[in-house]
Amino acid sequence: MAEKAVIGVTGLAVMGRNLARNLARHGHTVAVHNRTTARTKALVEEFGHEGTFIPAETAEEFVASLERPRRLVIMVKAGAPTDAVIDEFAPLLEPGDMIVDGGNAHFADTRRREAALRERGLHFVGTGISGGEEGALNGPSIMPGGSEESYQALGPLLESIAAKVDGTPCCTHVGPDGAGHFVKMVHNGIEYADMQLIAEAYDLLRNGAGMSPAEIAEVFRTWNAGRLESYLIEITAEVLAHVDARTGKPFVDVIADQAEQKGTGRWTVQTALDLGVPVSGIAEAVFARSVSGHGELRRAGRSLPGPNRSATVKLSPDDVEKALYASKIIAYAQGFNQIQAASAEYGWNIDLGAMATIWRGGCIIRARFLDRIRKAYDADPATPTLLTDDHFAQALGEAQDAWRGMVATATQLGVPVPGFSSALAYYDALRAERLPAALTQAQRDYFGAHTYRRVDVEGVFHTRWEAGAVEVEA
Ligand SMILES: NC(=O)C1=CN([C@@H]2O[C@H](COP(=O)(O)OP(=O)(O)OC[C@H]3O[C@@H](n4cnc5c(N)ncnc54)[C@H](OP(=O)(O)O)[C@@H]3O)[C@@H](O)[C@H]2O)C=CC1
Ligand SMILES: O=C(CO)[C@H](O)[C@H](O)COP(=O)(O)O
Repeated sequence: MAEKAVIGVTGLAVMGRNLARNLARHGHTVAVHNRTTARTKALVEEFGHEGTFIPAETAEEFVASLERPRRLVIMVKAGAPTDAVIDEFAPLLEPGDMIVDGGNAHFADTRRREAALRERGLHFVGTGISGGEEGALNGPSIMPGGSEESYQALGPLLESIAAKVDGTPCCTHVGPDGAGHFVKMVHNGIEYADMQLIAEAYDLLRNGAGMSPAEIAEVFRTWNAGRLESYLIEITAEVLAHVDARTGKPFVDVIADQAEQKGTGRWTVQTALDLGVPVSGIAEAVFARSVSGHGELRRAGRSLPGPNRSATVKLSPDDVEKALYASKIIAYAQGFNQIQAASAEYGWNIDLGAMATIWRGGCIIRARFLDRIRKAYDADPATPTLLTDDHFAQALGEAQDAWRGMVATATQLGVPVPGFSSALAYYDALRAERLPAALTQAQRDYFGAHTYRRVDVEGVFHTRWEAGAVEVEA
């Protein structure tokens, strides 16, 4: 009898191809398939020596080459292409078989697909995979949702190819139905916030302190040896040190300053709005990309007057580091709160400490810092905010003078720091004994009889402003 594959991958662009190679390199026999068969052939021709691949030209051949229960991984474009692939394969599968969607699907689509396929006896496992092309090959962070039962059959395979930190795989069962894709979405939202904060730190050093990209690269290298150690800081140092071969200019200066986005950051913010969770850091990052991309708007605004400022100011990289670290704590705390809220809303029972654990390696936001987050959730799994954890509260307290100074300096210089300043505003809002929301409530009651609660008496009240401001119980 012909050898069967333990798992199959359909969709062999950068992610699927490298995931299939990673599986094969770990000794798993992998069936491979792609809509355009040239990609399948190229994979086997180029990398066939890395392990055992079973190439398939048709969906029927692909399904027939898988051992039962079948494990079929889809790595295609999110949205309609994913539905098209599911529609093509699901009729060929049998009860107990598993479809793993490793693309960046919207979690609501995953919930819909999971429910529909469950009715047909199939497991649909929406799985976040992070790490890009390199991670897919050498060890990504993997965030599978779906049923417990499917994780029993898939977990060991996925854990074998995931990144490992201190011997622990960066893969765990996140929770049922769309939980895996939700967590991946928030991972990407945090990725946006982290990148924006790094960009602001760079901007302050460049346009505030007047440092060159090469000098800033050195600053980032130093930071990467400390508490900010992370993949994003590491690659920033490399990018800033790079010189464009064509022009001899710093590479960062020859790139158009218009940041693009595929949508996961925007989804994170849209979902947070629906859940009522303030993720201001992620929102500012999405809007900052949006502003950068509005060429016409920016051209129109370029003639607006700026502050009277000297060309540069004395600005300490240590203080920028403090502002960056403090703002980063806020962004991550907000993202974890969003996962916490969704877990409660959808009954996912997500272990937040486990999410920090599987993000320590393999993914784009991998960082030393995540170990601290894991410890914070180990100490208090239900904490309403990471900010009050001893380590983070102390770090924020120690950073705050520099952080406030940095936001003030940036404002005076006219350097936009929406990430730093919104993070500080969030911090101050949480600290505040009283918020001006009381006034907002009074206004709402005035113009729309929307009612309010009082600080001293139970109940809901309305003031009849038109009748001599007499208060009545609503
Ligand atoms: N690139 C990255 O760094 C990351 C990507 N992801 C996600 O992983 C998934 C795969 O990403 P990536 O490898 O970059 O590939 P792409 O997102 O560029 O998708 C290309 C693949 O999708 C297939 N495809 C597109 N439309 C259809 C269709 N209608 N029917 C069948 N197959 C179709 C293509 O087949 P064909 O060759 O025939 O055109 C090809 O295999 C995406 O969902 C992406 O968001 C997740 C993490 C990181
Ligand atoms: O999923 C990823 C990492 O985990 C991708 O890198 C991410 O999709 C990039 O997003 P964008 O193109 O919107 O910046």
